[in-house]
Amino acid sequence: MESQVMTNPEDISKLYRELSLFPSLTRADVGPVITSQYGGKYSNIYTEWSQRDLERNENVKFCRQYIVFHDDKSVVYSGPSGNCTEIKGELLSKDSPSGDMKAVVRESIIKGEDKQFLEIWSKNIKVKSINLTALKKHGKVYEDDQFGCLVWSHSETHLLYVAERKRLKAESFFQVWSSKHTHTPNGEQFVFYEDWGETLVSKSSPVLCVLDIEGSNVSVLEGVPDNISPGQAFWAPSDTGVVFVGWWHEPFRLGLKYSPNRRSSLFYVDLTGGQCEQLSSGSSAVCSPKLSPDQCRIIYLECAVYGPHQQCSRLCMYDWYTKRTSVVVDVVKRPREDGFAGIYSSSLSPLCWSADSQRILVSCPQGSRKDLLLVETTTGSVTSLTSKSPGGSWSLLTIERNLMVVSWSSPNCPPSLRVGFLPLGGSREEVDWVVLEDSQTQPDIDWQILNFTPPPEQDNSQYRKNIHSDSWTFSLYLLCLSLSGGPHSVIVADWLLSSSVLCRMGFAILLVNYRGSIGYGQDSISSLPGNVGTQDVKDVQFAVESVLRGGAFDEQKVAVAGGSHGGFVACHLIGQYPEFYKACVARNPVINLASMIGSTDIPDWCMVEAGYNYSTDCLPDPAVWEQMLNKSPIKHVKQVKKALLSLYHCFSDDKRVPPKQGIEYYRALKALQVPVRLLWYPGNNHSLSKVDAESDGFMNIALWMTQHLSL
Ligand SMILES: CSCC[C@H](NC=O)C(=O)N[C@@H](CO)C(=O)O
Repeated sequence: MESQVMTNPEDISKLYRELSLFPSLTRADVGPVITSQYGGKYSNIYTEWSQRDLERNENVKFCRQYIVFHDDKSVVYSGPSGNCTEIKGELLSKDSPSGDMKAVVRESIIKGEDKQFLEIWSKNIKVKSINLTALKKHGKVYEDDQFGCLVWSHSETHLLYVAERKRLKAESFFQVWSSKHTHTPNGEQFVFYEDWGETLVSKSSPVLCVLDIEGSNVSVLEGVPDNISPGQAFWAPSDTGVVFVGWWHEPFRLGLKYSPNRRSSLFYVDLTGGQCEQLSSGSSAVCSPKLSPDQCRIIYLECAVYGPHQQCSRLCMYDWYTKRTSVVVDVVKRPREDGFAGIYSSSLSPLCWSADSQRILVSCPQGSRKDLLLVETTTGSVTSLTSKSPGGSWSLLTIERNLMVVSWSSPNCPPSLRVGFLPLGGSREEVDWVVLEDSQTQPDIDWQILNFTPPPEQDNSQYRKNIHSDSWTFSLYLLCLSLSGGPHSVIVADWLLSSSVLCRMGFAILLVNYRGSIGYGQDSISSLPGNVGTQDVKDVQFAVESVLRGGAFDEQKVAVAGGSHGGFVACHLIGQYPEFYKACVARNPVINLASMIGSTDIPDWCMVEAGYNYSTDCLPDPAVWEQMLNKSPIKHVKQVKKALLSLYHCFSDDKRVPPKQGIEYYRALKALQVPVRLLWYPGNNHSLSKVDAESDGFMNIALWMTQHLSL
């Protein structure tokens, strides 16, 4: 077979540049309803997008507004109102509930120093600009999705946000102070502060902060227990206090990213007395509480503490007035006959309630697609609003007065912006989606979802039925295998830059969700811990061999790529099937569970995936370490030399999979004289997602594949 794959670096970079232009949607807000002088009703829709800018080497954020005329049930007319505007320096922003004001937390460099301001805008005037840094009431404002928030009180007189607790300037043992100076005791200069791990490295002790807008006064809320770190806060009904999620941080903090399984609870702190009340059990992990429009109920997600890092969640509801909690949707072990496979999400969209405060919208993976699910809170019934729509992935950006704003994309179509009204309760009507911002289907990319059932000898007796690995493939010429990470995460059928460029280059790609991936029921997730390095590896090999049996691909030109746990599986594959793969790419791969447990921000992951329970007081045990080593790719590294295999690694300033993991494998391969190339992307975290790291990584991957598959 003659290769039809693009191999020239200039052509590849041109293609990458072309496809990297498509922006992704990050946020949407629906403004108040306005009645025009002719009686028509309309709302403005504010959207934020993110786009790679290869010249400036950054992800730029921009906004665009749209106008939607409607009759509260359907969209009558819609269109953009004005062009895009780049957003600079805004860490957080939020319109007031009436839409009359806007609050912005802005970062600005003044005389070489970072300063943070809280601005209040009204009409076309910036009415307040409060220098938070100069006030010194707290440290930096939290802008992350984990803890961060910026919330207007219902009365629109106060703002709530989360910031790092104030730390007094620490000095050396040898600093001499005047008696008036306030400072920490000398010698505190190098004291270690724990953080919350990957992507949250400067976050240690969050505090809840309130700005009284009229008096420009910032206060740090008292009453939060000392052993709790608060975040995801909002105003309680009638502004009597604040509701928040509190994470226990004793005896030490563990990484939170992709790990919603940390002990946490809902709390309420009263503003007048400073009394703090625990609203949920305290023996589970909770996140993403959202107050209903009638301010009577709080919906939130709950899962077990420890165990698999991402699991099927329970959707729970707390009634503010009866103080009773109910489980609206429970954990789903196996996908139901109607296709519902459970809720897999660690965050509900900022607004997710229907106008009647009876229904909730959740977008989450259901197998290999991301669907929009409608949950009736009184009955717990779940229906998919999108399962009958064309394949692809649906993400809810917001819903306000039943007007849903969503992003839709598929493997051959970049994200588009759509709006539609939620049908009234009890109605079986389909949603009539209106496209506000379209995107072009890309030529030469074809895709499909394939389902595989593992052969009987690879079945897992404890979780026997209905477990299968799904995958989707671009039907082209040469096979490049790409693996999901986690292991409890999933690849859904949405737009992915690297896959689309590889496809347009002429590769076929098989993206495999092995058993253990989320979106297929809790049993599938539970089947993997204790079996990593075998079940996941065999699932992938079974999927690829099944595809090769179709005869469309050259068996001598198969490469494998994966990141994190996907890198773990990729390195296992080249050790366990040394003749099969001709090239391998591993991004921040887990290489040795036993050597990683002491240095990752989520040591519990190593224990759980090796098949053990975790507790914070478990200490090293040689038998456990032996098992961890036995399940790791490093165990099979000697076989790698038998294959004409080339390897490529990337690594970085990563708290999750420390770079030393990659080095361990690199040294072993060097010793075995296996061709290996190691790339180092300083300043990046686990995802290697900075624009230069991502684009340089992609080019290296593409060229490595073409070179080592002899194309
Ligand atoms: C101790 S590292 C565990 C692997 C990691 N799991 C959770 O963070 C992983 O595979 N991450 C995936 C996303 O889930 C990735 O692509 O980085």
